[in-house]
Formats: sequence, structure tokens, C-alpha cells
Amino acid sequence: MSDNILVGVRIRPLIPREVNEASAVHWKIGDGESILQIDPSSRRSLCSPYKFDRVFGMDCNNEDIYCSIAEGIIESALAGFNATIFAYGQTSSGKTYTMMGDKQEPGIIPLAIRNIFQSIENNPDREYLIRVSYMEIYNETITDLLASRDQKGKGLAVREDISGNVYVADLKEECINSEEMLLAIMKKGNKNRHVAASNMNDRSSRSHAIFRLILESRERSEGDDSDVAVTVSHLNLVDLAGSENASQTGATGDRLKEGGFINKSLFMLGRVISQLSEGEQFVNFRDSKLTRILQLSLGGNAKTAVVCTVTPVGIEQTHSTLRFASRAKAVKNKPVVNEVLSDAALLKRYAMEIKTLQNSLAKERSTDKAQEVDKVREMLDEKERKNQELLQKISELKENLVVSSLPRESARNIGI
Ligand SMILES: Nc1ncnc2c1ncn2[C@@H]1O[C@H](COP(=O)(O)OP(=O)(O)OP(=O)(O)O)[C@@H](O)[C@H]1O
Repeated sequence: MSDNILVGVRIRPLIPREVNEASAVHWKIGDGESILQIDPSSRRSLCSPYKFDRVFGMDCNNEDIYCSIAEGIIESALAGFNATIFAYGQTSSGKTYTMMGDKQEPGIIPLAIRNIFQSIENNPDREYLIRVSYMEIYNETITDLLASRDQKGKGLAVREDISGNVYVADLKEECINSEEMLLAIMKKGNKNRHVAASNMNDRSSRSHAIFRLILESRERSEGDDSDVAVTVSHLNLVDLAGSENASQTGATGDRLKEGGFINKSLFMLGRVISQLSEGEQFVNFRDSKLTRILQLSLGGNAKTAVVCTVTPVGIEQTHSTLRFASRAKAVKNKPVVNEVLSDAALLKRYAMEIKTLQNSLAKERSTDKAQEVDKVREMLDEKERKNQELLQKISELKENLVVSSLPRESARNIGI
């Protein structure tokens, strides 16, 4: 099975700054799948249309983008496929608005979180273990957005395990068991992200942010389930920093330096996409942290979607984004469901640990306590304390599992 990267293009409405400057609109949407440059006064076409899987006009909202581009990818991640959605575009084109949104209009990330917990609720026959990490690449340094200030060191290293999987060493992963908990973690990470004002955007992201969920799931069962396969998938939701032109953003000093890093890593991403779209044998994944971390999502074992955001007033930069989007459309991935039978899956290890603890508890309880009372009363107290600890540990492990509140299908069939 081979899947092309799904590509959507979104043109945002004019923002107040552009309205005040009486900026002209240079782009027109064709039929929901194409976009072309027009002359603002005559509205005559100035180029042949760029075609994509979907093109979203100024009146589309985040929910529209989510339903057409993201929902299928999120469902695939829940079914065990690695998946990635990223937003790409020039500064101020609406990437953060699309990925994160705001209170009135939640973006792809909060909508995905809601979708994931609704799907779990609708699927009572499986149990899930969900972990989250949140990192940013700022000036080519990886920072953990979930680490407290005193835990932040010099930056995290990208490593490769013996199977060739790329990972970020020492990145914090938190187990989460509710939508509210995950949203709170997302907000905490957002607060830690590098943001600054520029002439183009009052809150310009100065880093690439990768919000990653690791989803493990397996059939729920009562009996001996040690050989039940666990599916494990990585879902990356990525808000890239925007390409920028110093003469437009007015960047100087630190901002100029950041812009240099941003443009360079986006150039590397563009080159990787180009190489993949042309089927080249050698691909420069290792030339930037961003392409290294996203390696699997670009031409690998993953379902990937990209939302390319453009402004209605940009001309050269919009063409440049659309060329990137056209190349991305030609990239093929090879997604497969990742099933794990070994104890590499945390869910498997949890299940085994729960079972071992339950066995020890049963053993402890079967000891003839009456005899022991005669002998050493303190020993009994000690055993009781140990039992409580085991029970506590079992319930803590179980708390991390996310399951539907509905009865399992099998239980419903026999009327439980
Ligand atoms: N679809 C939209 N509808 C209304 N306003 C939007 C839309 N998209 C973006 N905006 C507004 O445009 C401005 C820039 O958006 P945003 O910060 O998301 O851009 P960005 O691409 O993430 O920029 P940067 O690369 O500088 O971080 C913000 O004020 C945002 O509220």
C-alpha cells in the first residue's frame, strides 16, 4: 500500500493590518481544488491554476479543514498507523490559527484531542494508553516544552535506536487519561513556546513545534491476554515557523538570527520534499533537526497531511508555498499498521505488571494469617501494608488506561 501525502491549501481572510493598508487580494479559488493568481482590478487570471486535494477559501473555518484533511488521519492513528499533520506557509499566513485556533474556533490540535477521546468512548472493546510529548526546535536546538524551567538543559539530542528509529533522547512523555488533562498539557506547552512580535505578525512563532501523541491500544479481555497484539502509533501535529523576509518583518538582532534559522530549516525541508517527490535515492534527512525528527512522516511508514497556508496579499511567497505544496503532493508514503507482540509496548508491560501484582496479591492473601497472628502480630501488619501497596500500585497503573464508559460489545451480547 502506498499513500500520497494529502495536501490542502488554505487562504486566510485579510487581517486588520492588511485592511488598514488597503491591500489588494491577488488570489482566487477555483472549484475547491485549485487556486490561481489574478489581477486585482480586472480579476483576470495571471497563471495556470495550482491543483490540490482541497483548497479552502476565506470563508472556511477550522472545523471545515479538520473534517476534510485531518479527521481521516486521526482515525488512522487510532487504528495503529503512524500519522503526521503539519502546517506550512509564510509568516502570518495562519499556521498557528489552523493548528491551534483560539477559544471561539479551536484548531486541528484541540479538535483532534476531542476526536480521539470520542472515538475511544465509541469503541468499548479496546483499551488505550496515551502518552504525550511536546517539543520545539528553536535556533536548531530541541527544547522540551513540557519540562519545568530548572529541568531545561542545553537542548535535547536526536538519536537512532538499533532498528533505525529516530527519537529525541530525554524528551518528557506524560501519560494522560482524559481530554481535559491533554488540553491542559497542550496549553502548558504553548505557554513555553518562543513567540515574538514582528511587522507581519503580533505573535509570530519563532520555532517549529511538534505535539506528539503515542497511542497504544489492544482488545480488552478478562482472561489470559499476554499474547494479544498491541498497536502502537505516533501522531505528530506540527506547527512550523513561517518563512520570512527580513525586509517585510523588520527583523533585527535576535529576531533576524531566528529568522535565519527558520528559513534555513524550511529550505532543508523543501529540499527533502523535492528529493522525495523526484524519487531520488539519497535524501538529506540528516541536514536539519526538523527533517530528521519528521523523517518517518516524509516518505516513510506514515499517513501524512499538510495544510499549506497562504495570505491573499502575498505574491511571490504564495507562489513559493504553492510550489512546495505541489511537490509535497507527489511524495508517496508506505503506511502500515504497527502491531507489537513483544513487551516493547508500554501497554503490554503495564498489563503484565498488573497481572504479576495481582498474582502476588492473591498469594499474600492465601497465607494462613491466623497462625501468624499467634506468632508475630507485627509480621501480619507488615503483610497488610504490603497488600495495600500492591492494591494501590494496581489501581495507579489502571488509572493510566483510557477506556470507554460504555459496556464492551461482548458483554452487551450476553446481556451484562
Ligand atoms: N482563517 C483565519 N481567519 C481569521 N484570522 C486569521 C485566520 N488565519 C490567520 N488569522 C490571523 O492572522 C494572523 C496571523 O496568523 P498566525 O499567527 O496563525 O500565522 P502564522 O502563519 O502562524 O505566523 P508565524 O509564522 O509568524 O508564526 C493572526 O492575527 C490570526 O488571528
